[in-house]
Amino acid sequence: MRIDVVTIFPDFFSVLDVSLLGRARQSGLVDARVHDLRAFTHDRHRTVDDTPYGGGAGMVMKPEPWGEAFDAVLGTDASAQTPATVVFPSPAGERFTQAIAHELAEAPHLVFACGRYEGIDSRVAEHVATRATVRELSLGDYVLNGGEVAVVAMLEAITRLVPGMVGNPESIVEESHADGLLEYPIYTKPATWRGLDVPDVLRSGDHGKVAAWRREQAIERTRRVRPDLLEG
Ligand SMILES: CN1CCCC[C@@H]1Cn1ccc2ccc(-c3n[nH]c(N)c3C#N)cc21
Repeated sequence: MRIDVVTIFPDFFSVLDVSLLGRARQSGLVDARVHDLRAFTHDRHRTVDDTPYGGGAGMVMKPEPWGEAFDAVLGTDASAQTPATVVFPSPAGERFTQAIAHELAEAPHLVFACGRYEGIDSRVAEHVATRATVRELSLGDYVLNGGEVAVVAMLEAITRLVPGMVGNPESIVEESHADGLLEYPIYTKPATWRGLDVPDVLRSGDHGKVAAWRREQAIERTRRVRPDLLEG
């Protein structure tokens, strides 16, 4: 899987060199590249923003640098069988979910466009949609100062689903949201800790009872914390 990230804060993504994603990069499972948007400017001040047409507070990211950045990262896709998927993080986007993470984990080429200021000139996504699949995605219902934090979270959620990324693939099957439910409670030794005991069923050795208890706990936790996940 090839991943390109375009941002005015490339250092934000030094995280790509540690933990799971770092190992994936080193193993060659993921070819992740970070691009500084200012590398696609040509003025002395390396300008990436300007005032909004129609007035209003703040600044808007200029289309020209983004156009050149996409020319660079999508250029080689012209002959690709599957067009790249370009993700624009945005508070106005479709909510990013585990299901979308699975979808994007199948994409051969992902590009993440990290906006800042008030956002990116709207013509950029319109133009990119003529040469790639565009997804405008939101990390959650709160406002961040830019797309970088969202992309780091999305990258972790997506790349951990790439075959070979996680040591024990079984652990992905049972985790929260994998089956539409929240995760059941988990325990390890000691059996009693500060007067609190591990549920007896988990120490019974009866795998059928353990599986039934875990399902029941997952449903109860989901009903209590995220009843919306049980609708429809
Ligand atoms: C604050 N400022 C004026 C109001 C509009 C947003 C803007 C800041 N900003 C610029 C680019 C950009 C991209 C994503 C997000 C974002 N916020 N919340 C999410 N769940 C996000 C995602 N994913 C925020 C961004």
